[in-house]
Amino acid sequence: MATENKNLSQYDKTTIPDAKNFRFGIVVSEWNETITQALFQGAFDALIDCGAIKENIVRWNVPGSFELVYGCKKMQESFDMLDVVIAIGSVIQGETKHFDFVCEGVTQGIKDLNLNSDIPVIFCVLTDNTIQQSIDRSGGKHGNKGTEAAIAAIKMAQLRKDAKFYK
Ligand SMILES: Nc1c(NC[C@H](O)[C@H](O)[C@H](O)CO)[nH]c(=O)[nH]c1=O
Ligand SMILES: CC(=O)[C@@H](O)COP(=O)(O)O
Repeated sequence: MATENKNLSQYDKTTIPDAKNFRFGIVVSEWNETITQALFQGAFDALIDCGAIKENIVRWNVPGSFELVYGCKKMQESFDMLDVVIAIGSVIQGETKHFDFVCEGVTQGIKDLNLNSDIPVIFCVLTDNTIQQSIDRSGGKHGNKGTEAAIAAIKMAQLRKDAKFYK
């Protein structure tokens, strides 16, 4: 289902674990800062709405989406008690192929972080053709991908907790 057929901000709290005991790291790219700040706010508000305690949410900024990989890796390494990390970025197509390489690099990098660490990293990186598409997905007509990422983060933190129970 394409984003245009769903609202990224809609969630049913009855299907989401209580977030009060989870600790969240959020790494935010400064490129397209208006978009990434809106994504962060959507994520933060959803975490709080689902029971997270604001003191259990730590935020770091990085220059651009390509640096999200290193920032998330250091976030994983720096905090023993984190349950999940959210990577927030906005990549918008320019004149050249740089878009392709940034998107591929951050996608593969975050995938690798999930494979190589016990702390999951949620992919909240918009990869848009136009600024309007980014606006539409960071609180506009399609909702907020940050909200969607927060819900995914809570569910993955719960899955990680449940998995430890079976070890
Ligand atoms: N064009 C965008 C970038 N480019 C910058 C890279 O992410 C990186 O910071 C630079 O290549 C130095 O390593 N980043 C975005 O997040 N969004 C863009 O649209
Ligand atoms: C995603 C990018 O790096 C891109 O926005 C940079 O723009 P350009 O391809 O025109 O250099």
